[in-house]
Amino acid sequence: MKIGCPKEIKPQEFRVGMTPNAAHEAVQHGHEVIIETNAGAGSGFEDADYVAAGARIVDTAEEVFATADMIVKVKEPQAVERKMLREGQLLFTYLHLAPDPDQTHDLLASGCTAIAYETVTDTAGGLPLLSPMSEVAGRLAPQVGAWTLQKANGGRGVLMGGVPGVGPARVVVIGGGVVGTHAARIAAGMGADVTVLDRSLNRLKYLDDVFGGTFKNQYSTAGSTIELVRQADMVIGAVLIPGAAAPKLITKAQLSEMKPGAAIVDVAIDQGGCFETSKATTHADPIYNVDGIMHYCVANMPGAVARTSTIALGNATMPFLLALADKGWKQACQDDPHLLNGLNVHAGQLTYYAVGKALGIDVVSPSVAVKS
Ligand SMILES: NC(=O)C1=CN([C@@H]2O[C@H](COP(=O)(O)OP(=O)(O)OC[C@H]3O[C@@H](n4cnc5c(N)ncnc54)[C@H](O)[C@@H]3O)[C@@H](O)[C@H]2O)C=CC1
Ligand SMILES: CC(=O)C(=O)O
Ligand SMILES: [Mg+2]
Repeated sequence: MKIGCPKEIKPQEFRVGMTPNAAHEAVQHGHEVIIETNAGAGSGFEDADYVAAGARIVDTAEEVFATADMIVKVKEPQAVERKMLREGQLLFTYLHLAPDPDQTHDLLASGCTAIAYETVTDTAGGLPLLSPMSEVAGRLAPQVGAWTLQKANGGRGVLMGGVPGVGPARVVVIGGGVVGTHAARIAAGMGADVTVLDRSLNRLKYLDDVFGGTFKNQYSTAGSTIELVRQADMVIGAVLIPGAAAPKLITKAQLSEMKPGAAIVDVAIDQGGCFETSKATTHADPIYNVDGIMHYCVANMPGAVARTSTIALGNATMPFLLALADKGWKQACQDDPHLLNGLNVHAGQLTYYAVGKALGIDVVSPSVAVKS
């Protein structure tokens, strides 16, 4: 199979879909790997590293898209990339379709087959291609939130750990999954007073067993959430209903109940965000103010630490990428129901129910699409 990897073009996105190690493995499996020049530069991988791995470097994204049977990326295809997708071509990347009707309609119109990293599952009930980036974004969240809290950035001017005689920042994390747990660990490590909210009692039991002495946890209801948010210096949004648009848990009216200059870090922004006032921002201009509350809503946070993120993502995607290339997507998905759960679009049809529900589009069962 011809596997193509273009340079990412989303603003300030420095990750790349394939590492030289992944390229090497694919070449060893008998595949041809085509990389756009400088695609890996932002993650510290030079063209020469890919050439040494057996890949071919081409000058433009157009050449990658025109040549490859499978496109491997990091971020959802941007409008100009969507125009280059064609019928029968396989796209393997993050998509986040539920909050993005334009992208969804373009992918359906292209006739391509699109497998979304964020909805591939595993036997433990996890999301193995989302979790490495959730680990990164979770660990980054208190770091960017602490910066947002600084007075010069519009924040309350509260130090995470406080100092002797002055108490620490109060941090509330909504959603205690991968992002939430990593965020809470780092915020607690910085000395903050941290509480995690979740709706899953099993998850709360796990958090209590493992991190009981490090941070607190509480069952998430509308009442418990606003009560904690009122007291918070920083609120981190980390909920997920897989594939679906994020539930809005704090309304615009409720911002007035928060402390002036408090910071919101809405990591769930890539699924639309869990605060009514959240809108996606970029690393170039990451924060904005609504009613005195500072919002940080970067949808590709891991791009800020591209080297760590590219390697972590590549470790997770490689076995799936090799299965898709070795067997073709239909056989690979028939052999692995967890990979089939990644199928979002095939030949003009939507194949993921939560996306169909969010966007009001009819859905064809992935198990039917894979046999069509
Ligand atoms: N902005 C960025 O750069 C990145 C964003 N993300 C996003 O972060 C979000 C969280 O991802 P993960 O932690 O991997 O998901 P996860 O599935 O591990 O955790 C989500 C948690 O939210 C909980 N939850 C659901 N509804 C809730 C509610 N109403 N109240 C409280 N808890 C609730 C679930 O029980 C679960 O424990 C996703 O939207 C993901 O796409 C992930 C990586 C990077
Ligand atoms: C998960 C995701 O969308 C990201 O890492 O950018
Ligand atoms: Mg994202």
